[in-house]
Amino acid sequence: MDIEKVNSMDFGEFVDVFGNVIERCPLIAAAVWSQRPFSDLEDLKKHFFAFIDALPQSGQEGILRCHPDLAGSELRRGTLTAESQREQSAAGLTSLGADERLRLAELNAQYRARFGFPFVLAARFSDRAAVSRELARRLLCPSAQELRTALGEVKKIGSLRLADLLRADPAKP
Ligand SMILES: NC(=O)N[C@H]1NC(=O)NC1=O
Repeated sequence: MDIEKVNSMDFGEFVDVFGNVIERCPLIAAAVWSQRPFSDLEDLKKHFFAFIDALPQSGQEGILRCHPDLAGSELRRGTLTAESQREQSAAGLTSLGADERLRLAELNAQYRARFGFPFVLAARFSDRAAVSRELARRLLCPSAQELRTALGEVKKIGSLRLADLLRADPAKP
């Protein structure tokens, strides 16, 4: 899909296509639509990220809370979004042994108890060993730093999703 196609989308189509660039936050795509026309992928990305940066801390934490745990209950129940399912699968999180799954569940719970939001990491840049390692490392970081790190991961996830969409063939449903 090229940028002309993006710029020609009406509101409903734009939110349908870009509504999950930021996991389960279609409101962000709805707001970004008002900023069209976009000059290119970078410009589109800039608008998504500017919206996140302009939110108060409560809104930024809200975005993090919209993310499912890595290798968590949603993966087991099969209720992940298609994007998240692909990303978690790419990192090998869909084929963990029981021990590894339990260890990640414990670390995820500790992280959530400490920071009040789930651990977020761009799974496509990672693998199962690195996910546990990063989780254990970031558990020890100061809260303000961790919020910044987690939002950086949200942006990495969004960048990859946007790049996928713009690369995608517009003829495909
Ligand atoms: N918790 C978390 O990081 N979830 C996300 N990461 C990712 O790459 N896809 C997700 O859904």
